[in-house]
Parts: sequence; structure tokens; C-alpha cells
Amino acid sequence: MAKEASNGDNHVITKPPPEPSPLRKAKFFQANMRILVTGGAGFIGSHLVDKLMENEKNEVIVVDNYFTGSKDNLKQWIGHPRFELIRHDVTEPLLIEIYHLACPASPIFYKYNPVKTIKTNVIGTLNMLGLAKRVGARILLTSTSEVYGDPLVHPQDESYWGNVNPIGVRSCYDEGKRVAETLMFDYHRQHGIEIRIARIFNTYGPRMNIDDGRVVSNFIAQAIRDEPLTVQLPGTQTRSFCYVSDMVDGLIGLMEGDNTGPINIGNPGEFTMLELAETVKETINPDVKIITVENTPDDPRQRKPDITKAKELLGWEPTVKLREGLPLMEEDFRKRLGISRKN
Ligand SMILES: NC(=O)c1ccc[n+]([C@@H]2O[C@H](COP(=O)([O-])OP(=O)(O)OC[C@H]3O[C@@H](n4cnc5c(N)ncnc54)[C@H](O)[C@@H]3O)[C@@H](O)[C@H]2O)c1
Ligand SMILES: O=C(O)[C@H]1O[C@H](OP(=O)(O)OP(=O)(O)OC[C@H]2O[C@@H](n3ccc(=O)[nH]c3=O)[C@H](O)[C@@H]2O)[C@H](O)[C@@H](O)[C@@H]1O
Repeated sequence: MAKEASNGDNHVITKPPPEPSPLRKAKFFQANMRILVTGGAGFIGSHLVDKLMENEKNEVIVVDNYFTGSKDNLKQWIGHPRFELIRHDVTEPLLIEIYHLACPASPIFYKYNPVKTIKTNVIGTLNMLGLAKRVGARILLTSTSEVYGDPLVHPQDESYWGNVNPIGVRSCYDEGKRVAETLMFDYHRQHGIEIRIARIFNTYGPRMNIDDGRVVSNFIAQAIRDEPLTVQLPGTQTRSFCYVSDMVDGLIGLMEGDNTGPINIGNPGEFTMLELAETVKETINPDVKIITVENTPDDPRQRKPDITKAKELLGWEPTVKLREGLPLMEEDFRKRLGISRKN
């Protein structure tokens, strides 16, 4: 049962959870053969590519430096979802770095198909580590502050082993990421794979799915649409929000440096969900209501990164404050929703 935070009126939130993107069922997401064709922009190579592309199970990656070949030979495939083109001279080693981000991140979506989520974390990471081993690539895993579960240590530093429910509704994600970290270190110790592990704390910014279900995107979309901001009970739980440009700088710094991690990447500015709602109300729509709604099981009660390691080892720290980041996200959401600011 949802209730009005300010005056105690009762509200029931009946809106169903959002559906995942229908594109996920598209054919090219099934187990296809990935085929690398070097010289694929040349005479024979481009005809080979045409033939390979006729088979819908094939995904083709062309590597070419266009010395005698041409992009024109491949123009019918550029932009095709089963086709990729890499400009590269094969006399140079094809050094590859893998940023392994693939995994639903919003609790609504990772709980939508928990078996798929844990498969994505475990089998997905295993497959990407297999690829890294075969091609000698460095691989970075985007792990999460959720490996600390409902933390008993505050703020969380990387030496904390966490307080995670192994059989709860969030376990597909947080235990999945913990296994992913284990796999990363096992491949590192056993096969010498160069690994990097970032433990990301709540990150927000433009391009988040509008109906993603995470708190910042929810509150901003609600404020723009004049809908009440849904603070999940008790509202005193805390999170620390990092703007996406800071996050990307941290991830690249980690990939390019010498430290395996795990390293916390996040903004230590900590807010209760009620404080976040008040801040969104103040910056985006002072007329909007704030209501409380039921929470979901195992919601962590507090979360704040200790970023000493990131500062010392990467020379990184966040620069964008919440009050600066929210309007940047608001602008993007208004554009996509087609709702301009009232004067
Ligand atoms: N944003 C955050 O606050 C946050 C915090 C901690 C960790 N992370 C991690 O960072 C990464 C990116 O998060 P995000 O916020 O951009 O989430 P997102 O959901 O916007 O992006 C995840 C992407 O992975 C793709 N994906 C999911 N399952 C896949 C699969 N089986 N195969 C291939 N692609 C798949 C999705 O389609 C999507 O494009 C995730 O690994 C997430 O766990 C994010
Ligand atoms: O940063 C992290 O490490 C993890 O954080 C998030 O998980 P969570 O913090 O639960 O994210 P939200 O769904 O945004 O919830 C944050 C808080 O806001 C509250 N909330 C959420 C949505 C809402 O409408 N209202 C609301 O009050 C939730 O109860 C929770 O306490 C991400 O979604 C995970 O992918 C990520 O790994």
C-alpha cells in the first residue's frame, strides 16, 4: 500500500513494471557464429562476406586497412545488425581490451528473469574470459557495490567481504557478480589473464531508460510528468550517486592503469531516498508530490563508497555533484519525453 509522505493520504501504485526491450528477442541475439574476415573490404573478401551474410546465423566482423580494398565494397552491410567493420592493419597486433558491461542493471530488469541474469553474470563472464584468453585481451568487469549486500561496514571499502543473502530475490545479480569476480581472479591466477574489476556504485545520467525503474530515472521522469515521486519505504535508506561522465573516466583510468582492482568507483556524496526526492522536487518540479510506497525484499539500507583506493591508485575522484548532474539528465529526459519546462 502506498501512502502520501506529506499528508498521509493513501495511494496504491498500480502501474505495472516496464517490459524489457522487444529487441532482445531479435534473431541476431541467438547463439550465432561470429566470423572474422581480414581483407573483407577487398575483391574476393567482400564477395565472401556477401555469401556469409546470407546465412542468418552468421555475424561477420571485417578487419581491413583499405590499402587496396574499399568500404564501398561493403556498403550494403554497413549498419546491418549482424555486421561489424574494424579498420586495422594486420601487420600490427590486434590488441583488444574488453569492457565487459553486459548485464541488466536495474533491479526490476535483473529480477524479471533471474535465471537469465545469473547466466549472464556467470556464463557471460566465463565466455568473455575465454575470449580474453584466446586473443590475449585485457578484460574489465563492471562489478557492483551490490557485492557488499546490505553492508554492516560503512562506508564500504574493498576489503569488506559483504553481507549478501545467497537465496534472496537479488541474489541472481549480487551473487552473480560475486561469482563473476571469482572467475576473473581464477583466470588471472590460473591463466595469467590481465584483469580489471570496477565495483560501480549507483550511476545516473542521460540515456538511462526512461522506465528503467532505478530511483534517479524514476524520480526525474515522475517530476517531468507531474506524477508523484515514489519513495520506497522506509525512505531513510541511503545511496551515493555518481554522474556517468565521472564513471566513464574512472573505468578508463582503471583499464589503462596497472591495478587489477577490485576498486570502488562511485561518488561518496550520500543521500537518503527522501533527501533525493526533495532534491529532485526542488530542482525539477517544486509542485510535485512525494509519496511513500512499499519496498522490495533485501533492499540494502545504506551504501557509500570509500574511494581512497581509486584516489591513490588511479588518481581519480568524481567531479560532478548531484545538483549539477540532475539538470543534465533532466534536459535529456525532457527531450525524449517531449515535455518542456514550465515557466
Ligand atoms: N548504473 C549503475 O548504477 C551500475 C552500478 C553497478 C554496476 N553496474 C554495472 O554496469 C554495467 C552497465 O550498467 P548500465 O547501468 O549501463 O545498465 P543497462 O541495463 O543500461 O546496460 C546493460 C546492457 O547490457 C545488455 N545486456 C544485458 N544482458 C545481456 C546479455 N546476456 N548479452 C548481451 N548484452 C546484454 C543490455 O541490453 C544493455 O544494453 C552492468 O554490468 C551493471 O551491472 C551499473
Ligand atoms: O550501484 C549499485 O551497485 C547497484 O545499484 C542499483 O541497485 P539499487 O541501489 O537497489 O538501485 P535502485 O533501484 O535505483 O534503488 C535505489 C534505492 O531507491 C529506492 N527507490 C527505487 C525506485 C523508486 O521509484 N523509489 C525508490 O525509493 C529503492 O528502494 C532503493 O533503496 C543498481 O540498479 C544496480 O545495478 C547496481 O549494481
